[in-house]
Amino acid sequence: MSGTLVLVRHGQSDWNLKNLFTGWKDPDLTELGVQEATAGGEALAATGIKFDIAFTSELKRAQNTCRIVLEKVGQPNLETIRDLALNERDYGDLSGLNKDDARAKWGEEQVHIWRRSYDIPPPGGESLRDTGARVWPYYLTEILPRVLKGQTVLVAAHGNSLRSLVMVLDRLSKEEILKLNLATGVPMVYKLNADSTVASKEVLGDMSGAH
Ligand SMILES: O=C(O)[C@@H](CO)OP(=O)(O)O
Repeated sequence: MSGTLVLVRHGQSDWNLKNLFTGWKDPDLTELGVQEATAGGEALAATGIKFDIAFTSELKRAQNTCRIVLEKVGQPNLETIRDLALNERDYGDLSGLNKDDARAKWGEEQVHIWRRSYDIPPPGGESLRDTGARVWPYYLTEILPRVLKGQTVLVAAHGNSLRSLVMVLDRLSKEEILKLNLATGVPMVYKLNADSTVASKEVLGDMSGAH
């Protein structure tokens, strides 16, 4: 066995609360989002985990989640690398639109396909596959080598940038990924084997309410 990889989706953002497509827009956490990040950090602290390095995106909802988690595990000054590669999927023309208004305009099924399918992008935006095309190389070159060296690595990012990683780690099919939603602020703790497959996965919280 090698190291440990912890993935956590940012807590609720202002635009999650307002039910708007967000993508690369940069709203901050709501009060509930701060509480969710705090709870995730506390759940990790209870395991006694200590990180060697943290990664986050260029967007403040993920950066602030990362900061809160690191404070809770007692490592507020840990080296943290920010990279666009971990940003949320770009929602293109849907960014800033209300999700219910979009359903009314284009239909429930079309909007679900844009939100959750593997390879059908929203107009002007990225599909999950497009998102993976930047997340996966970044994971392979920057994150995985550290885990394989035995390090414990935190990645605080976004619903869809993390779905693309979970798809590979959990070996999910295109059909299975359609159904996967990650809960905000709930850490997923992966132990990896030396061949980079998953030895174990533990979810520290409740994923059932994920939207
Ligand atoms: O708006 C977004 O950028 C994402 C994540 O909140 O939404 P969705 O759940 O549609 O992927």
